[in-house]
Amino acid sequence: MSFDPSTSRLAKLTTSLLETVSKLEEALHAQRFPSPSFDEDAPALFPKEAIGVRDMAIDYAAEIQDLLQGPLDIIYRHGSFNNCVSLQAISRFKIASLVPAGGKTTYANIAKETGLDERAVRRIIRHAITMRVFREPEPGIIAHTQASKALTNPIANDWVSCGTEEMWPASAKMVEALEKWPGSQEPNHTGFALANNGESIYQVLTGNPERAYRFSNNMKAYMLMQEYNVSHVITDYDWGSLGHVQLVDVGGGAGHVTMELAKHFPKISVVVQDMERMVEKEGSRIPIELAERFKYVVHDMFAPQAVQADVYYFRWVFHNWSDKYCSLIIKALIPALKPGARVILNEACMPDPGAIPYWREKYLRSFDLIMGAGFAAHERSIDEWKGLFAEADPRFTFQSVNQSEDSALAIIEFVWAAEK
Ligand SMILES: C[S@@+](CC[C@H](N)C(=O)[O-])C[C@H]1O[C@@H](n2cnc3c(N)ncnc32)[C@H](O)[C@@H]1O
Repeated sequence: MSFDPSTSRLAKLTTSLLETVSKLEEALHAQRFPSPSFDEDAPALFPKEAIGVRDMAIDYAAEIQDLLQGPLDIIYRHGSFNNCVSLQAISRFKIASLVPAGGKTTYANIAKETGLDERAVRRIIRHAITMRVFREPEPGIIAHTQASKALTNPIANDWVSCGTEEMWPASAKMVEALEKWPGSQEPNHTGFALANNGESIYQVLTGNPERAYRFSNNMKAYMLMQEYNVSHVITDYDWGSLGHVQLVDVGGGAGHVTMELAKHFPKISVVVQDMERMVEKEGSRIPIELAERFKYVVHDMFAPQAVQADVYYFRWVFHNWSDKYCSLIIKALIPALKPGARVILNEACMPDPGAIPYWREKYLRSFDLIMGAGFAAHERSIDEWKGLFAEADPRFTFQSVNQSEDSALAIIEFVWAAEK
């Protein structure tokens, strides 16, 4: 049988990949952006103009790789449980910071600094190198790649640490939790609780300031990624059209997102509400130019809302609560709501299977599993968001949903109607 390129998926993908990569390079060149590399100084974010073709190139290349591997190879590669071993060691011992920027070190030096056995250091880093974290330009010499250099930022290192020290053990117990407590909506019925002597993540973080601080850095680290960058919050909603407004950032954590919003929109005043430990830490870090318009207040979002505002903004707050608790958080707003008040969520909207680039869908579905393992919660589709608010109170009217191509989170708006 002779080879017929018109019936070969591999040949079609390769042709599409070639065409797409040349469009990508043109788009990058037009933006004076370098061709992608692993170089430690390579830019981390892509220009928006190149996102669509980049998504296509990623999906074509990934499908080619999957097609060329056998079924168990695919499962082994995507299973990736080993990846957490090397990443855990790298983040726990802050190994990225032991390699000088633009310079080199040795396995022996890293062993000396960390107190680990040199052979252990070598096997850990050589595994990480297969994920493009560090490189070995000559035997025994370690230098940075773009990814290892990123981990010299303590916030990014805490993000890896939170993933490998908190979420990985929780994920390893998720199936056990699903068997033990089928359908439970309780945060202490989770893989996380099974890995933490029965305590929910909320109990653990409340009782352990160091872990709470790391978790808060983990949330900040997402801002370093294109898909979660604060620029989407600024551009994906017409904040300017609101005029002078009071905005409450409920469960705002470090307030890092609405602080950017306040910087861009001088008519927006912000109150960040969170638990005491967060507010104590962040309250003193308000830049002087925002002193009049930005403050942190302790507030339990399950208690009746105390601030009458124009906008209640929730970023990544509901996705880690089950429907039962989300409903309580929504109902707690009602005593403060005036007609026309807006509730604006910044959350993922789960797509129909196959509706978005494959690699983006994989990110979202991974997040959904993390929400299950850590919190007995889940990511929601737009219909589920609408259903959640309608069930909490029919006076919430769905208004709009917006999401830019390179954002993982949508901006979903509900408006409070006095009567219905
Ligand atoms: C997933 S984080 C999101 C933080 C921030 N909005 C962001 O996008 O980075 C959830 C936040 O909810 C806060 N939180 C949890 N329970 C709370 C409660 N009962 N009252 C107020 N805030 C709470 C946590 O401290 C944390 O800052």
